Amino acid sequence: MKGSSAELLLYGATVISWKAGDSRDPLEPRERLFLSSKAVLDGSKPIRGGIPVVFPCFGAPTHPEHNLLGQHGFARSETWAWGGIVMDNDAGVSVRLSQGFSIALLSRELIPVNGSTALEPTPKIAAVYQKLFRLEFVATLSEHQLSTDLHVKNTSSEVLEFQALFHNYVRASAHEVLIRHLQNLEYFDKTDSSFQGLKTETRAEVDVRRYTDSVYENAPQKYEITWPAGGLAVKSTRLKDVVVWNPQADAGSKIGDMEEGGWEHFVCLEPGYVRGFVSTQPGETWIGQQVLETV
Ligand SMILES: O=P(O)(O)OC[C@H]1O[C@H](O)[C@H](O)[C@@H](O)[C@@H]1O
Repeated sequence: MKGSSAELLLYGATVISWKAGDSRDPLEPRERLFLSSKAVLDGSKPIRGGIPVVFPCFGAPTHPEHNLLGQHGFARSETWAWGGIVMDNDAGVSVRLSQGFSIALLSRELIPVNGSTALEPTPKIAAVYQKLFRLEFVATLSEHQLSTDLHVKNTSSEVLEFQALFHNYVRASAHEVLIRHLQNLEYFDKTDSSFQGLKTETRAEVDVRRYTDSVYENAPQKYEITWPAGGLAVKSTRLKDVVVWNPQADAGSKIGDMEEGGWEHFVCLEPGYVRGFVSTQPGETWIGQQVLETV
């Protein structure tokens, strides 16, 4: 894999590092994700950086079944179970995590990405969320790509409704970054509390030089992030929406685990299904995928 690597925590199934080369410098793997130097890695709170997994609600809960949940749900703050290596060959290496049981003491377990992980209701989850489900998270690393897949199986006898999102923190120069393929989309502007409707994106290239928190609906699931020193392509499957977030100093300085000036070093372009809910029938498995690729 010419030196590409990734690190995945069982806590939250959170990828915290992805190093890969690109077309300018194929033999020089570089870190592609931002991780705050103040991120708390002892399992007491979600990780500030990398790729936290958002499930079953995005932001504050809006579904009656999610009323007792915190912002972005519980998947990012539970310990997942190691599920083994799915694939390991010249093309890439793939691992699975699942959530199966509750562990009170969480440590910074670093796992070389060559295996997989899952999550099922635990007493702690059941106290705030009565639905039955099984989650699996599969990370796949190849030379220039990192894919993350969330499998949601409805293990109950009733309909299961949820939201899901990959909250990536792409390492990039926030003052220079431009995002393509959002033009003409409708979006909900979370920074503008005076306007509750949808706005229409007029820009061919979206920047994040100002505090940005935009939820684009029914997006093309293929985006490009570019800045003078690099670029990344982001693709998704079954994640029809995409969130662009950079808090800048306005909101970033109020985030306890954000390093000073950290907002200058990332942009979040988060594929998700977050406007409305995915609806699954008993026994059905839904799979949402994000693919990040260096260019
Ligand atoms: O601070 P967190 O709970 O990790 O959320 C961080 C951010 O996540 C998403 O990008 C939301 O759109 C933002 O509104 C939120 O501030």
